[in-house]
Amino acid sequence: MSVVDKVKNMVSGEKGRKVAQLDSVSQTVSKDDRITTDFGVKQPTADEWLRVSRDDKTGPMLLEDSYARERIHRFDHERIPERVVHARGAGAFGNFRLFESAEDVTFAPVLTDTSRETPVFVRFSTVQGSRGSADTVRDVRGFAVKFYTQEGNWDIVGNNIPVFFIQDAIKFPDVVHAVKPEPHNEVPQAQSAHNNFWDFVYMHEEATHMYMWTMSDRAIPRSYRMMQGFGVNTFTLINKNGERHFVKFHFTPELGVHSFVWDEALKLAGQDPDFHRKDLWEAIENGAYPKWKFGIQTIPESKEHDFDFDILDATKMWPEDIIPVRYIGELELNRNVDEYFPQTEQVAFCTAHLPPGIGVSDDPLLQGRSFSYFDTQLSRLGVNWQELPINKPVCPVMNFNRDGQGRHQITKGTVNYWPNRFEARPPATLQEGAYLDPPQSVQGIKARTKSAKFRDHYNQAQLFYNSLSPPEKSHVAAAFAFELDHCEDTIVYERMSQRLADIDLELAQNVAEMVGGTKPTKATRNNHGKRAKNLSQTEVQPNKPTIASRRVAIIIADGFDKVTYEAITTTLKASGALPFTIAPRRSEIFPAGVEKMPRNGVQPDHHLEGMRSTMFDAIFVPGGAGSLETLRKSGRAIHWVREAFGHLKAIGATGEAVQLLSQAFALSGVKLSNDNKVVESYGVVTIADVAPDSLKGTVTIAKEGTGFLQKFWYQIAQHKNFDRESDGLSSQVAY
Ligand code: HEM
Repeated sequence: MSVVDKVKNMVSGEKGRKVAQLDSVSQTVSKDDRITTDFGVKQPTADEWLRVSRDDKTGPMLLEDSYARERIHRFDHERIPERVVHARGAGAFGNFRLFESAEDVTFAPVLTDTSRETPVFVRFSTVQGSRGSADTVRDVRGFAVKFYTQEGNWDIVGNNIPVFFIQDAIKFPDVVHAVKPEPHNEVPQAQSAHNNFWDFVYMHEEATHMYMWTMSDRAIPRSYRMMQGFGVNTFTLINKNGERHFVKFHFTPELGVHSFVWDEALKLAGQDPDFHRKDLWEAIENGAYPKWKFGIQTIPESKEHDFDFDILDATKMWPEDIIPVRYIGELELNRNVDEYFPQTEQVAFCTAHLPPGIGVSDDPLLQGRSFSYFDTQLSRLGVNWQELPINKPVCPVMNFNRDGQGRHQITKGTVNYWPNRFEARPPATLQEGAYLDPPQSVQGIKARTKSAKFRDHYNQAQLFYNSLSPPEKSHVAAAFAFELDHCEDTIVYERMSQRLADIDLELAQNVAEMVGGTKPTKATRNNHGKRAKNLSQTEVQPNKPTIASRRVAIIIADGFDKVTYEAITTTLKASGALPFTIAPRRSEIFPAGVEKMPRNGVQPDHHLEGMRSTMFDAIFVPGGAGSLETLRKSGRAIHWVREAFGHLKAIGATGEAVQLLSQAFALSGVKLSNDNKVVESYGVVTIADVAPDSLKGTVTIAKEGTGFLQKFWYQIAQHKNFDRESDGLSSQVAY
C-alpha cells in the first residue's frame, strides 16, 4: 500500500472509521474545563460538602447537597463484576493487513481483499488470577482479537497454547473451579500449584496434553509480544463455490517465542506485578510495534476423518508437518488505549462473532463457548453491551432488537417487527452480503457421546514432550516438581507421579523423586517416539536475530568509563534496544576524569534498589577503576550480576568491570578476557583492554560475529544461554 493510500485509509478507510467512532465519544481533560455535575451544572467546589457550621464549630452535613451525594454515589458503583476467567488483562489497538488472498477457501473479504487494513483491538490476559493478580504467574495467556470488519465484528478468542484442558464445554465450570483458589480459604491466587487442580486433572485424563504445555516454558512468557496466538478451536471457511474447509487460526510473533526462567517469573510477580502490561505499553509508546504473522491451517471437508485424531477435538493440535500453516497476513499493535475501563475492561469477545465466509464447526467445546460468552457478558456488562464504543461494529447495525437497560440507539419510525407493511429492513440476500450457513447433512443418534478418537489422551501429550529441546524438558520436570510440592495431599502427588509414566518414564522418575512420590520402575504406556515441528519454542524464532525492544541495564558508579558507556548506549538505541542506566543512586553519576560538578555526569534512570535485574533482558557494565571500586563493595550490585547470570541472560563487561564479573560468579568454567581480545563464554562477553576502535562499526547480528558488539548483541538476541544451565553453572551461583 502506498503512503498516500495509507494516509487515506487512516482518515476514511476502515481503520480510520473505528478511530473516528471512538473519538466521537472521547474527551480530553484540559485546564479550560470547569467541573460540573453529571448533568452539566458547573460547581463552585469539589472539596466541601454543604453543612451547617461556624468558624468555631463544624456542624452536620446536609442531605440537600445533591452534588456531594452524586460524587459518593457514582464512586460507590464504580466496580463491575470481573470476568469469571481471564480477569486480568491488557489491551491495545492496531490493524490487520492481508498480503495473500485466501479466496480459494473463503469469500470473507477480510481474508480475500489485500487492499484493506482492518482495525483491531487485542486483549491479552492470564486465566486463573483475579483482576489485581500478577502478570508473570504460571498460566495460559489469553490472546483475543476483535477485527472491526466492514461485514461486522470478527472475534478470534484464542490462547497462547494451541490446545485446551477439556473437550466438551459442559466441563468448563469444573476445570475453572479446580484451578481457581480453593473454596474454603481462597488460596492460592493465580496458581495451579494446589491439591484441587492436580486432583482434578488426574481424574480427568483429557487434560493431559494441555497440562504438559502449561508446565512448559510457554506458560511463563517473557512478553505478550513474544508469544504465539492460537484460535484453538476448529472453525470453518466457506468459499464462493460453497465449499467448506476446516480451519485453525495462528498468530506467530515477529520477535520469536521467548520465556522467563521460573525463578525470574516468581520474583517478578512481587517485584513488578504489572510487568507484561507495562512491557506492552512501553513497546507501543516507543514505536516498537508488536507484530504477528497471521496464518491458517486448512483441511477440506472431505478429509475430516483422514487423521488419527479427531480434528474437532480441542485437546489436539494439527501437527504442522502434516498440515502446514499458510501465512497470509500480519497483525500489528500500534496504539495504546486511552482509558483502561471503557476499552480494555468493557471489551466483550465471543466466538460466535463471525462475518460471512467464516463459520463454526461441530467442535463440542466451541459450541458451548459460543453460548457462554454472550451469557456471561449479560451479568458483566448488561444487555446492551454491544453498544459500548469498544464493542460497536464499524458497519451499520440494523435490526428490531429493542430496549433493555442502558439502551443508547434511537430508532425513528413506527416499525419494530419483521415482516412489516412497509417492507422496512428486510433480511439480506446472499448477493447483499447475508451470512451463509451452508446446508449440511447431519445424522447420528441423540446421545451424550463423542467420536471414538476423542478417547485418546496420550499420543499428542507424548508428541509434545518428545519435541521439546533438552532444556525445555528439564524445565517441565522442574515445573511439575514445584507444583506437586505445593500439594499437601499424598494421594495427589503420588498419583500424578504415576500418571507421568504414561508420558515419559524418565520424567516420571525425576518428578517422583523430587516430590516424594514412589518412583515408577517401568513406563505404563509405550512412548511412540514421534516428534513434530514447531512445538518446541526454540523453533519459533525470527528469520534474522534481533535485539529490538530488549531492555538492557547499564550499571555504573562514579568514575565509570564514559567513552564505552556512550558507545554502548548509542549503539543499543541504534539497534532498536532500550538501554537503562542503573547506579547506586539516581542523582548524577560522574565519569572518570571530570570534576563532580552539576551537569558533568549522567543522570541514571534508576538506582540499584529501585529496579532489579529481573526487569531487564541483559546487563552491561562499563569499566572505570572508580566505578569498579564502588560496585565490588556493593552486595546489591554483585547480586544484580549473579542474578542475571542465574537467569541465563547475556552479560557484557569491559575494562575493569571484567573483575566485577569474576568476583560475582567466580566459576572456572566461564572464561573472561584478560587482554585486548574479546571473549564470549556461556553468553558472557568481555574485553579487558578496550582500544578506541573496540566498540565501533555497524553491528550485524550473527553467530560468527567477531567484535565485542557483534558478540554481545548476538547473545542478547538469543535471549537466554541454556548451556549455562545444562552444564550446571547457573546452579552453582547464589542468586
Ligand atoms: C478453546 C478453549 C478456550 C479459549 C481459547 C478461551 C479463551 C478465552 C479468552 C481469551 C478470554 C478472555 C477474553 C477477553 O480478553 O475479554 C476468555 C474469557 C472467557 N471464557 Fe474462554 N476460552 C476457552 C474455553 C472456554 C469455555 C469452554 C468456556 C465456557 C463454556 C469459556 C468461557 C469464558 C468466559 C465466561 C470468559 C469471560 C468472558 C467475559 O467476561 O467477557 N471459555 N476465554
